Amino acid sequence: MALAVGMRVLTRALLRPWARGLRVAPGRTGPAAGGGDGMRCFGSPRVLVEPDPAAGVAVVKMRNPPVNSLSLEFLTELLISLEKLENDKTFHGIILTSDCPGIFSAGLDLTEMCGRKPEHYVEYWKAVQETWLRFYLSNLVVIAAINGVSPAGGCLLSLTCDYRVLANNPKYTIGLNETLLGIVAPFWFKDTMVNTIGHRATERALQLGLLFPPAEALRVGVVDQVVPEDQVQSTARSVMAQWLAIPDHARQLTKTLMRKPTADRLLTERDADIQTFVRFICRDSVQKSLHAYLEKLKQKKG
Ligand SMILES: CC/C=C\C/C=C\C/C=C\C/C=C/C(=O)SCCNC(=O)CCNC(=O)[C@H](O)C(C)(C)COP(=O)(O)OP(=O)(O)OC[C@H]1O[C@@H](n2cnc3c(N)ncnc32)[C@H](O)[C@@H]1OP(=O)(O)O
Repeated sequence: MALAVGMRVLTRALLRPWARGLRVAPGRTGPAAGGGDGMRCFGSPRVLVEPDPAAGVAVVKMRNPPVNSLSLEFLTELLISLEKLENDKTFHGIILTSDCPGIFSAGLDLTEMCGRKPEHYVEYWKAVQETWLRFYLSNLVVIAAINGVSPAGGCLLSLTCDYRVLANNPKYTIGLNETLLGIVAPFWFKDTMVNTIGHRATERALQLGLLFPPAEALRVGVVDQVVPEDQVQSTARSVMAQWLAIPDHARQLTKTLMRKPTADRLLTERDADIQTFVRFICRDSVQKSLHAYLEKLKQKKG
């Protein structure tokens, strides 16, 4: 039932004008294309997929410049790529990384949550929910190669992965910093963090809106490994090999066992969660905070 609802959201998204023609954008043969067996890079304008069929792995590169903010279009393209890889028996694992230098993802797109109509907020929030559910419950091994800063929704996306490798650069902070924007991390953001670093550490991190630099992120457990920047991709590949050596069915069932209770909470409260989000985001005080935050980002330049 829940899956059917998810499929409807995805199907509706695919029917949108900007989503048409996104299914395959054939490109050059990928550098990771498994010794020239002819499998090409594919993807969409904002998501580049580099397949390595020999290894059963695809590198999914987010490229929504300037900051990989998770706009509605971008989320839809990510979902389409994920679905395509999940439906292709060649692939058992994905490495999720960024094509935008120094930025993994700036999180949810603030312009999707500012000055729009309630119907837009509903549509946007459904896509955010769907992305979390799909990545969190994916049967594939998903490893995040975090090669840039990763606040809020960017951090959440990495937390849906099975393993996180972070580049050792003090600028590459990671965390759920929503309170700094005057907003609140929804319960399923919070649950995902609790499942990763525990209750007390989450309580502190979320209330203070902490963005952890690499050493701190490793210490608290937000990431699993910190490596020199030029070793992020190779480390993600080695870790992937280790995970893929485990019998797939046993690993998948264990993942489901661990994650389903958390996902079920959102699945049963999905509509209520949308209403809560829309009510919250429509508040004058919240809109003011978000506008002020966006303005601050813009003024930073000048
Ligand atoms: C009771 C509770 C019930 C319900 C819950 C309700 C609400 C909660 C809902 C949602 C949770 C929210 C989750 C989020 O993810 S919110 C987004 C959080 N993200 C951030 O705080 C990051 C903001 N960005 C930055 O800090 C920097 O941009 C960054 C460090 C990523 C990069 O810095 P850099 O100097 O390289 O670039 P900038 O010049 O700052 O930015 C370039 C350009 O991009 C625009 N920008 C940046 N981030 C975003 C974004 N998240 N969304 C949209 N646009 C963004 C920025 O304004 C610049 O634009 P322009 O000036 O036009 O070039």
